[in-house]
Amino acid sequence: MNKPIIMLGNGGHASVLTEILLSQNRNIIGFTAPKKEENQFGIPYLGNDEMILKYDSKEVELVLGIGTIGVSDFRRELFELLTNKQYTFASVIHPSAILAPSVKLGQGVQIMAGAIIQTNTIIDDNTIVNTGSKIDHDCEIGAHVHLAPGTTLSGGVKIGNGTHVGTGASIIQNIRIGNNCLIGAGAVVIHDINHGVKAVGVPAKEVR
Ligand SMILES: CC(=O)SCCNC(=O)CCNC(=O)[C@H](O)C(C)(C)COP(=O)(O)OP(=O)(O)OC[C@H]1O[C@@H](n2cnc3c(N)ncnc32)[C@H](O)[C@@H]1OP(=O)(O)O
Repeated sequence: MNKPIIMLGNGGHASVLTEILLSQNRNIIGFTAPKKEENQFGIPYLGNDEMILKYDSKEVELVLGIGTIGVSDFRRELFELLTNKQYTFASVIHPSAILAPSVKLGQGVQIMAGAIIQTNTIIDDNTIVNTGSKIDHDCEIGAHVHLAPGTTLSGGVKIGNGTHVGTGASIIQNIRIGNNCLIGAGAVVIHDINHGVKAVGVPAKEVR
């Protein structure tokens, strides 16, 4: 039996997730935001994130509807704060996404329309696989990662926690990218990238 959902956030990322959940007949009881706003789907405003604590953690599931455009601690901090209080984040998977049966997903993973995830890939908690991204076989994607729309990961790629891979970036086979890296939109990564590095271009090179 699916539990009712509280959506955290009310921006574009939350809207995409809301449409997926509504198409799956999930009950979204409300959304949180710093101040009262209208919601295009008529979902009620509950209050700020602290309002979540008024709900029994066993009775609801959460969906983290706040997107990122680069490296940000915010999604990780909110996820950890609430999972430490025993709340559970629902994974959201668009029906058009294709996942090999052997794929393993952590908690609260979000997989958008048209994504393809191949055999033996592992994706850790709270990671976003955005629209049309392709992850080939045997990849290991850490927690709190954002693969922005249209990214391509070849086989055996490893990506550390908190890393952002920008729109349309491509990564060749067996590359390792560290934690909290920022890979620019359209980059082509052909060498390993150390923790905390920003890299852009074709081929991707470190920039300050
Ligand atoms: C559904 C959604 O919308 S999800 C959101 C998806 N969005 C993304 O993935 C965004 C990814 N972000 C980017 O690619 C950004 O351009 C970044 C993070 C790499 C750089 O941003 P900033 O640090 O603000 O750099 P800024 O824009 O000031 O540019 C600095 C220099 O880098 C260059 N540069 C910036 N981005 C790139 C890029 N992707 N590839 C090549 N060069 C780049 C700029 O041309 C500029 O060069 P210059 O100094 O010679 O003029």
